[in-house]
Amino acid sequence: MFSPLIAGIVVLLLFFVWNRLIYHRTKQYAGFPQTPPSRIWGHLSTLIQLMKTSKSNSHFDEAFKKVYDRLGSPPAFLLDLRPFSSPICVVCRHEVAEQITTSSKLFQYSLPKSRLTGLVSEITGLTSIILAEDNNWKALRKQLNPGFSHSYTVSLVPCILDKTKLFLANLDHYASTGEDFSLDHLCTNLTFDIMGAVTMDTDMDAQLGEKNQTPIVRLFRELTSAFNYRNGISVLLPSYKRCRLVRHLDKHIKQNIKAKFEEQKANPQNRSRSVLSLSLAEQNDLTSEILDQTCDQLKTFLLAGHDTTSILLQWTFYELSRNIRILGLVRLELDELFGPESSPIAVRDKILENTYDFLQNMSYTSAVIKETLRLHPPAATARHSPPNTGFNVRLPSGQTLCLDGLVLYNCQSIIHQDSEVYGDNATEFIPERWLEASEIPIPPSAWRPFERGPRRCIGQEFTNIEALVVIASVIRRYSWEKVGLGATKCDDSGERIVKANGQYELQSELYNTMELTAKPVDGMRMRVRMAETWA
Ligand code: HEM
Repeated sequence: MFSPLIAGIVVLLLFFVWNRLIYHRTKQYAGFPQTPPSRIWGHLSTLIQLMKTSKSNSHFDEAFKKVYDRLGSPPAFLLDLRPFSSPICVVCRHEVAEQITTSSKLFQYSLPKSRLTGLVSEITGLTSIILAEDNNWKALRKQLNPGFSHSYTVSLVPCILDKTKLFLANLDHYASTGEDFSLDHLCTNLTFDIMGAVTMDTDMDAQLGEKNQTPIVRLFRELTSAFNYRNGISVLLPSYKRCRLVRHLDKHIKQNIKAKFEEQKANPQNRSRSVLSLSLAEQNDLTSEILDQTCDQLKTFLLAGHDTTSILLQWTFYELSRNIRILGLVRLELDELFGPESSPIAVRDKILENTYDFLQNMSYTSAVIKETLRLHPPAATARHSPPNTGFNVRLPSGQTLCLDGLVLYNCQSIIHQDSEVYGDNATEFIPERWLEASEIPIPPSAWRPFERGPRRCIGQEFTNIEALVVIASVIRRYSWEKVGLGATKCDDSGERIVKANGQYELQSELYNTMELTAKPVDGMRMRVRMAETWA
């Protein structure tokens, strides 16, 4: 007796679900540029197909670029990946990206972070500044800003130089053996040591070999590699292994916090402006809440500050290894600033003699860093426009798009290579485009590796100074040669082939893979020799 009724209800339900599906797939975001969606899978199958035609284990930006090309370079496009993620709007023009990250009437501190950013929370904890919103975020940023002021950042140069000594010692070792090595490994350990000193006033001993490193270094390394996309979809799922690693990490970091708290209580006048010191500055008691929050901030800064800068250094050394003309100009600039004497001690003394002048005068090297970050941005932002808020952006054509309910991904690797901004040579490595005499003015919002607006990276200036100091100390001392992926091609006589643009011809293209950041897929395998000109 009930079966016709139940059958009727089931049919009605199916009809309802089908109608919703049709609405979601074909009508809700019909105004967005997109590839034709499947009614069942949305754009998931298209994306999977494109990823299959991409290099194995490559960063998902590569598949996004293919959709962008297929759609004829739109300012933004839709990827409907429901039910696996909220639908994503991939932003491809700087004018649109800028509207997402600036303050607006609806969102005082720019659009909120997307839940995808929440993946990081497994490591950083939920009270991290990266995830905080509104007044919570504002209070944290205000508390920590003094640690990133210009004068304080410059005062950290001796510390950066100090950590660079071990980096040089490790490179000297490889230069003497001729072995190839992972530059990722060396750079990551260097930047970890620097971040340990800057955020926690602690020596992490990251460059002393695995046996001597503090457990914090090892735990971070294991954690970040657990997020590699070669682990497949499991990256998106909660993981017992990652929880266990985070518990251990918290234990070690909290020990440091407790020790620092006691030290500051005993000697309040000896406070530094490290993230740890600033976080404890106003505290009379170390409650478990303060301990947890401080631990979250420290994990955030260690994470945000070491991998990104390491990637920047790796790509810079790589670009210089394959651009002989540009390497020559960097060396010339350094010769002019420091004289031909390029021993580490001489460079160090010169930098310390007049740090301000040195930083200001490295304009060509600064352009190299800028160009490296343009072509190889290590990190990005994902924001979210909550449903029914009426958040609209204006496209360059004048048309408006309502972004409600979407995850917004500012795709830097597309934005940074827009030929309308960067010209026909947008994909080439040309630092000169950043120099004053450059002909084509580049709008500031078209370069956004640190993102822009109130939530832009707090460590931008620190990164720049860190990279300048390391490059100045290191680049003239060695000749660099990429090994394996991205190695240069030689002619029959064994000479490297130079192309018309001054770059060495390559055997294959080096590309990025995806962990929490975009990093060179092969760990940037390199070989170095002592440079002939080294005095
Ligand atoms: C090449 C180096 C770096 C790159 C490319 C980079 C990039 C970024 C990006 C894209 C964001 C997200 C901004 C947004 O969501 O709008 C960010 C945020 C952040 N970065 Fe960096 N970063 C770098 C180095 C650093 C360093 C050295 C530190 C610390 C010393 C740091 C600390 C942070 C923090 C704390 C945030 C969150 C800021 C907030 O929400 O107020 N970053 N960074």
